[in-house]
Amino acid sequence: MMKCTKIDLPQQRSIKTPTGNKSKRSEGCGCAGIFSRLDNSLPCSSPSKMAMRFGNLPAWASEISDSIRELVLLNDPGLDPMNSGTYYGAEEECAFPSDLLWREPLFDQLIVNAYQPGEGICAHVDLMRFEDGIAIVSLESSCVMHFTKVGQPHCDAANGGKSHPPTTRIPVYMTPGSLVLISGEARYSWKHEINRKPGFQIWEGQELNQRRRISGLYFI
Ligand SMILES: O=C(O)CCC(=O)C(=O)O
Ligand SMILES: [Fe+2]
Repeated sequence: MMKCTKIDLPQQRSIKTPTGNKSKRSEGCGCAGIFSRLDNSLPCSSPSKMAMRFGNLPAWASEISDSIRELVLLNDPGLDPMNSGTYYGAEEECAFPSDLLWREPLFDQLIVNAYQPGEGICAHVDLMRFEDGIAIVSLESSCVMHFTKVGQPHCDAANGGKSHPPTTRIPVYMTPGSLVLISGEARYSWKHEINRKPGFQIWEGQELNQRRRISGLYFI
């Protein structure tokens, strides 16, 4: 079963992107960098601006990380907020790996992406150096993220969006202020993609109006 859960945040929060010098990505050092995504980690379309923070997150980001845990707890009757580490539901129903949910801090790695209209991100599986359990906070502009199973033929604009055999594409509508949690099969066996080229952002038959979009990706 593919486990991707969308939760609407109780109130919209604003995310301030950390500032920093251009820096190469390194882990566990509490360092930050802002640069254009020309790092070749993605072969095609990607946001023109991104900021990364590895190691201790700044206070504003830790606050959001704590809120993500609270939301997971509130939305999952199988989790007992008073009894950390105990899970009473069916494990596959938990929106987040329940063994990781009690980490302190829950997340310690953050990527903030800024997309201009028309910019998206090509189909990919997030790097294996990150643990299971990824949280995406979406701000400013709605968009549709599509999930396709790893190994399925890719469909793109070049062949009129068609592929043989037909590709199963699962759309997830990300509104400003929503939280999407990706774990388990959805994290490892499905690719995710946001195609914001004209004609591709359709939800309920309507093309979405595109503005700048900001996303905050929290990783363990
Ligand atoms: O912007 C998003 O919502 C997703 C970005 C993403 O998948 C990534 O940076 O790996
Ligand atoms: Fe990703």
